[in-house]
Amino acid sequence: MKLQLALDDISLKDALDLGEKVKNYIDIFEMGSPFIIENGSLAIKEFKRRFPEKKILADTKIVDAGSYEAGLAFKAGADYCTVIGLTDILTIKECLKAARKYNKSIFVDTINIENLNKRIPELEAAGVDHISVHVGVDEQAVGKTPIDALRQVKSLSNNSILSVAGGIKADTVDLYKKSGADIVIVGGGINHAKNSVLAAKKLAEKIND
Ligand SMILES: O=C(CO)[C@H](O)[C@H](O)COP(=O)(O)O
Repeated sequence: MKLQLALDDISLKDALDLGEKVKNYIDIFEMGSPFIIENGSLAIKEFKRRFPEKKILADTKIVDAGSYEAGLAFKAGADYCTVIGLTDILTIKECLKAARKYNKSIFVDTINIENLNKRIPELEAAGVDHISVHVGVDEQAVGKTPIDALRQVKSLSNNSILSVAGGIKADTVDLYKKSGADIVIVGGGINHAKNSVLAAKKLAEKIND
C-alpha cells in the first residue's frame, strides 16, 4: 500500500518545506483542491521540480471540459488528476482521452455517489481503472468515514487501483489496509498533527508493516 499526502490548507512555501521533511515516507504528493485554487498550476510545477522522483496528483475534481482541464494538469507535470464520478460519463471519457494522450492516469472520485452498485460498473465500462473512494471534509464533520464505501467498491470493482480518503490517521490506517486499499490518502492526519513528520513516519511504518 502507498501513502499519499494531501496538501490542502497550507501555503506553497510551507508545503514545500513539509515535503522535504516527510519525503522519505510519502509516495504521492497531492496538490489538494484548495491548494490548487490558491496556487494554480504553479503548485504542480514546483512540486514536480523539487521532487522529480515522486508522483504528483492534482486534485482537480473536474466536472466538465474533461479533456481540456485534465490536459492542463498533465501539461503542468501531474502524474494523476481527479474527476468527479457523479458527472456526465462523457466528461469522464474526455478525461481518460487526455490521460491516454499524456500517458498519465485519472482517478475518479466517488464523493456523494449514492448508488455505487450502479455507478462503479458504468465507470469501469467506460475505461476507468483508478478509483478514489472519498468522504469529504463536510461529511467527516458529521461523523462519516469512507470504510463502508471502500469495502463496497472493493467488492464491485474489476481490478481498478483503489485509493481511499476521508479523515484517515495513523490509528485508523490499519482498517483501510485490511480492506484492500492500494493507496491511503492522508491530509489533516499529517498536516494538522502536533508533529507532522512523526505522524507521516508512523503512517509509513504501519503501511509497510
Ligand atoms: O480531497 C480532500 C477534501 O475534499 C482531502 O484532500 C482528502 O479528504 C484528504 O484529507 P483528510 O485526510 O484531511 O480528509
